Amino acid sequence: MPHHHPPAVAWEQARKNLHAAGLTCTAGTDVETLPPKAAIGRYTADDLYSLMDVPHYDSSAMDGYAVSGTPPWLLVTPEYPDDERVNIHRLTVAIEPGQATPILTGGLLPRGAQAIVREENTTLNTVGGITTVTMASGHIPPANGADIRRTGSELPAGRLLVERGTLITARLAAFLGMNGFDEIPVLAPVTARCAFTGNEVITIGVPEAGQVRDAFGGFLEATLATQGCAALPSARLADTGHDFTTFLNTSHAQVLIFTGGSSTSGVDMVRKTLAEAQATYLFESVQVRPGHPALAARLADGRIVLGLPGNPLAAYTALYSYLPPLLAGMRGLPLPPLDTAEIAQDIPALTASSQQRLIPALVRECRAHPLPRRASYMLSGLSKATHLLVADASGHTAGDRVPLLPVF
Ligand SMILES: Nc1nc2c(c(=O)[nH]1)N[C@H]1C(S)=C(S)[C@@H](COP(=O)(O)OP(=O)(O)OC[C@H]3O[C@@H](n4cnc5c(N)ncnc54)[C@H](O)[C@@H]3O)O[C@H]1N2
Ligand code: MOO
Repeated sequence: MPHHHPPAVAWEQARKNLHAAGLTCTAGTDVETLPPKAAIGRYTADDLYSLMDVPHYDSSAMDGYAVSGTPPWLLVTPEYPDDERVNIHRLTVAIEPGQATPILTGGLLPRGAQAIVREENTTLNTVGGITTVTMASGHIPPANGADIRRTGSELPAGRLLVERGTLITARLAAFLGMNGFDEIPVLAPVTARCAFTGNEVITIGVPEAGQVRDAFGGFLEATLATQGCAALPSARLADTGHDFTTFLNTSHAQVLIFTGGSSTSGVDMVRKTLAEAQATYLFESVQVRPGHPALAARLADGRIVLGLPGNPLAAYTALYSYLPPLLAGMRGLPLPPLDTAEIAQDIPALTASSQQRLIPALVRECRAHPLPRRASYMLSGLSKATHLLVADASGHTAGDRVPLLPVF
């Protein structure tokens, strides 16, 4: 079996190479316009500014009475319609010193109102058809402005709400919707197609000895969707050059991702096929554990190929390492910076290696706890991880600060 030792780049360099390659692709900057609910999961294509003051009118923060002057207050009420479905939030009557009028939370502040008094802090007295409102015993009258939500107190009109390139979560979409947005400019999803190799891989049932249940088909697509990609269903490939060539030739997605075939036995097939496709390597292997056999290449027509190792942990650590820089580049965004955290325990030095390590970790109370069961064929640790911590080959002592790579 021929042995290859493809040139290895540093992990951070591999990320930079993919980011730079992404910047040369323009497809990731295509813009669509979607209503807020449909925009969830997409990335904003523009900076978005508030269309109005937030809140956009003076209102009550509590159910009770809008009051003017000091108690007792004479109760004045608007003409309420005989229909419970009517919006009475905007039904007001102007008040003068010595008067109170009922108000609901969010109700338009009546002209002349100086404060809101909460319903539960009041007592009503009705004598001869005239109702007065006083403070209940033990409560003092409200200060001027009490429980009034002032126009613009959250944000003024024209304020930057969201920067271009922000992932639109349901809560962000709700915020934009509240601000009056009916249409949001979003980046078109980056199209992707995945394929997994491995004649020993089965996709249903409990695997027998010498078989392994697939860790990628369907799961990679779901993972890609969290990053604003539209992924076609995974293709299953036999470990043959023919299938790999077919995958490259029939996939029109902007990003092609395959798993397996990256070790010394499979790499010849991959290398030969990529050469036939006139691909240019962005990196051929990486100085990192796990995942050193990961590769990335650009095809002549601009599609990007990402080769993930077959070992499951190695494949996912490679995906988390290289997909975000590529997508950021394709969207014209900077390389995403990494957070850091103190590690909760010592990490011994690697013997005879200059490679960085990506270690599944649980970040709790601002400390990164390395998880056990993290060999490259294992998913136990990763399945519980919130991050990968990036450890130096020289090791660390507890309390050292290390970069954190998000998992998704
Ligand atoms: N002589 C050498 N052997 C290996 C080397 C090496 O440098 N020299 N590197 C090791 C490392 S590191 C990795 S990672 C793997 C990479 O192997 P491949 O990318 O070629 O993938 P396979 O050989 O097909 O599979 C490796 C491993 O992963 C399992 N696998 C594959 N596909 C799936 C799948 N869809 N779902 C679950 N598990 C899968 C497969 O059964 C193997 O156990 O090579 C090492 N060997
Ligand atoms: O990529 Mo391999 O162990 O480094 O799993």
